[in-house]
Amino acid sequence: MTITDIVVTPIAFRDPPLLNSAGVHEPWALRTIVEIRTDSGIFGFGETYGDIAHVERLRAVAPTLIGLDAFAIGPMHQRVAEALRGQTGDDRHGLTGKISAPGTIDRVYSPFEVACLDIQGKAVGRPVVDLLGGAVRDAVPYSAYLFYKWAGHPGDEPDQWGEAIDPAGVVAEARTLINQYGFGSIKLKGGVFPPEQEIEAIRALRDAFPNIPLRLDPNAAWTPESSLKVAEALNGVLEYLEDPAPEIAGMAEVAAKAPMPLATNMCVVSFEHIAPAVAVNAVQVILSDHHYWGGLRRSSHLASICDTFGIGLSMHSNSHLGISLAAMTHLAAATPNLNYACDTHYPWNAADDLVVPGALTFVDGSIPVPTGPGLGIEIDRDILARLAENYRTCGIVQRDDTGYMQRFDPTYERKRPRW
Ligand SMILES: O=C([O-])C(=O)C[C@H](O)[C@@H](O)C(=O)[O-]
Ligand SMILES: [Mg+2]
Repeated sequence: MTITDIVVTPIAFRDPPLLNSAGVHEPWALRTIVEIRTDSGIFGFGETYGDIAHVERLRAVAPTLIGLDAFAIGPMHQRVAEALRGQTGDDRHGLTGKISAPGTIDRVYSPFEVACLDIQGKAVGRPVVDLLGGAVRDAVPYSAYLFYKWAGHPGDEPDQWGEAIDPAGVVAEARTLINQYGFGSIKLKGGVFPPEQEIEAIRALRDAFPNIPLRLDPNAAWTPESSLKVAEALNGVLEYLEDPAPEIAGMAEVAAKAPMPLATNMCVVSFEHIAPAVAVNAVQVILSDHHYWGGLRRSSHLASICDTFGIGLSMHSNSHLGISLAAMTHLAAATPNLNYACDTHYPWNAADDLVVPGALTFVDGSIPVPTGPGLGIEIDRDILARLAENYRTCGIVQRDDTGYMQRFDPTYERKRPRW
């Protein structure tokens, strides 16, 4: 099962004007598809970020993995570390926290690991979930991931989702997503409007959906003082409050008094952040994400650590397509202590997916775990070629939510905290 060839293909697909604390999503989201081929004829796929610096790292590392056995993912992690020699990536869009040298290795390694697990599963005729210890659930629940958004990209016709810039718009968006996908929990991306307005939006969601768990995530847009005001105002309403304030110290200050658990995908994003966060009880829920926690197996290690320290586990998402969704689903299905519905951006980008329809279908807000060998999905190579052509022509090589916002509002500044 020797690796003979690795193809790294950056792609671009359409993305609506979704608002967050750093600005607004550009018309194109970037990802990279990694395909690993072996001498046995079996091939596998992984999906990861598409920003140019990351693509360059993937391209630099890929040749060093040729000749490895597709089952040798431990040595593969070492080879990635050697090839990167202490390089550190950066979080240009500012929504996933500080990236360290070990975190950079995990990010680069992740799609290669997923592709190898896809290959291993195909080789032994078992789904990836079985390689991770077997399914503890047959289907993985996802949450409706709400964003404030503009009606359409400036200059374009309104998109199918319409405008959501107030509580009524947010509730309407939730209804659209829930009617279409059957989601049983809701996350609102906040940090866009003053906290009082976002509290009103959450209250409107609570009135409209009395029994559905709710979360709010302002991506560290608030001071600890503002965070505590919101936390008090939403006492009994939120299942968790995600990244209200910046850094481990800010989160610990809020966590000491907040009535609900605090979750993060910003201040604990790599293994070396866990001990300092545990020492000050900064977070009660960690959002795992195999794209930056070093693939599926290392995300299982994260789950064990969370279990040991009594920390809850949920799952984070960026804009992504079906290879990621399949990997997320296998991982979550094999993770007993992942007790929250996972985040996914998938509905916002599903129209451009390169996975052949069928294997990843939402049923009552959950994805039944694919049962075919490996990731259990098939890639439409014509769509992959079209998305690769989009990347070549779209003019974006680096996500920049702030710069895009400033084209329409030159006074816009990225501030953290803002309120
Ligand atoms: O939970 C989160 O913080 C995210 O999903 C970060 C993402 O980058 C999201 O805010 C986005 O894409 O606007
Ligand atoms: Mg978050």
